[in-house]
Amino acid sequence: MPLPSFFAPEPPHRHGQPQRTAILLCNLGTPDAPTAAALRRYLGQFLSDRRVVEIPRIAWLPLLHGIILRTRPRKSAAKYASIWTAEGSPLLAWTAKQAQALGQSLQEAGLPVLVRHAMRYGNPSIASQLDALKAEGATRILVLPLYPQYSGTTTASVFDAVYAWAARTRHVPELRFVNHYHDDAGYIGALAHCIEQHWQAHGQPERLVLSFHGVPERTLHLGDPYHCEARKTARLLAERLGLPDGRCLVTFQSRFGKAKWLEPATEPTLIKLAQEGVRRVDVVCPGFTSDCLETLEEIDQEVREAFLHAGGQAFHYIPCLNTHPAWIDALQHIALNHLAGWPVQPEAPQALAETRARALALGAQS
Ligand SMILES: C=CC1=C(C)c2cc3[nH]c(cc4nc(cc5[nH]c(cc1n2)c(C)c5CCC(=O)O)C(CCC(=O)O)=C4C)c(C)c3C=C
Ligand SMILES: [Fe+2]
Ligand SMILES: [Fe+2]
Repeated sequence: MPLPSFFAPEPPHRHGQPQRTAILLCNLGTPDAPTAAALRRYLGQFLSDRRVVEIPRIAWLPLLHGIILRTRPRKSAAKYASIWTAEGSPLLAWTAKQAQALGQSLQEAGLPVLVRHAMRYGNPSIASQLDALKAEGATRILVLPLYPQYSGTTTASVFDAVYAWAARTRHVPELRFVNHYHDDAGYIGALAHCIEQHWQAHGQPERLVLSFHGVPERTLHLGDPYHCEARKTARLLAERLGLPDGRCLVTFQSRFGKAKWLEPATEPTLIKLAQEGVRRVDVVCPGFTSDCLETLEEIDQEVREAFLHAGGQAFHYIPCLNTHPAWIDALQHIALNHLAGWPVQPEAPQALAETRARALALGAQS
């Protein structure tokens, strides 16, 4: 009698086939539709992740299932409906376009690397995209989370999903992981480029606010590097833009629950600025590489309204990196640096030097 297998069956073996390198761009995830039912599924998966909510299960699960999943889905669905597009959720649409643009840019550099995107919660799932990459012959996979700053709540959770997939896979490809790129020159240059392009058209504001997604303050004391990395990104960006102290502020948005989160919080800070007589602010969200609910609804709708209501005169939201060419170049450079030693093509070192030069030149132009 054959022994039962704990592992999924493999397609006919490919021994002797050439090595194939792939990149999996991973983002947080989004509901399948802006409806309460889709939100319940998405939030149920998201908020059950121990990386995201670190409260003991015995206290958290009754609260999650008894209250939060009965009330929040309807409210969040209305917010998602206000930003939904013909292409669906902006987060998913931008992430898919980033993967497409990166794949094309690598092709043009003579590097035939497979590039796909996946979502930590919802679809397309990390497991389904890893299966798809394997089916396409990928033998080496670079996992690249679209979070520039490392956090246990986001980056490590993506890694958990990859490990869980590997734990039930027989023939595991070689895997590599990008932890962070909060201080990468190409990333900082691409952000500076977007901001300066905005200023060329609209002039400079009295204050530039850099709003990052928040996390519970406790995670900082437990050793999560997110807060430090966000502050370093902000320092490098302000230096790169030549902004003097006081012109550029760091805030944290999207507070969830009753615990203390990182401060200062975005909305109260903007209200205070308006009350102090600041007339124009520009807000940019460097921790989000794609526009999404948190930027388009929370910042560009809610926070805008709060600032103007408190007496502010002009509120400019500067969009995320999305598919800006300087960002795709920076992303390619980050990926190629991590692919070193996985020779995709003999000309890889040359392509690496070229993308580095292009990313730095694009950043320096502005
Ligand atoms: C419950 C705690 C949460 C933590 C901790 C958290 C960290 C965190 N999140 C992002 C990026 C995104 N979050 C998004 C939405 C979102 N975030 C939370 C909660 C926590 N996030 C919730 C409940 C939601 C869903 C929306 C809602 O009901 O309010 C998104 C947008 C997704 C979209 O579909 O557009 C992103 C992106 C980071 C970077 C982060 C820690 C650093
Ligand atoms: Fe979040
Ligand atoms: Fe939010």
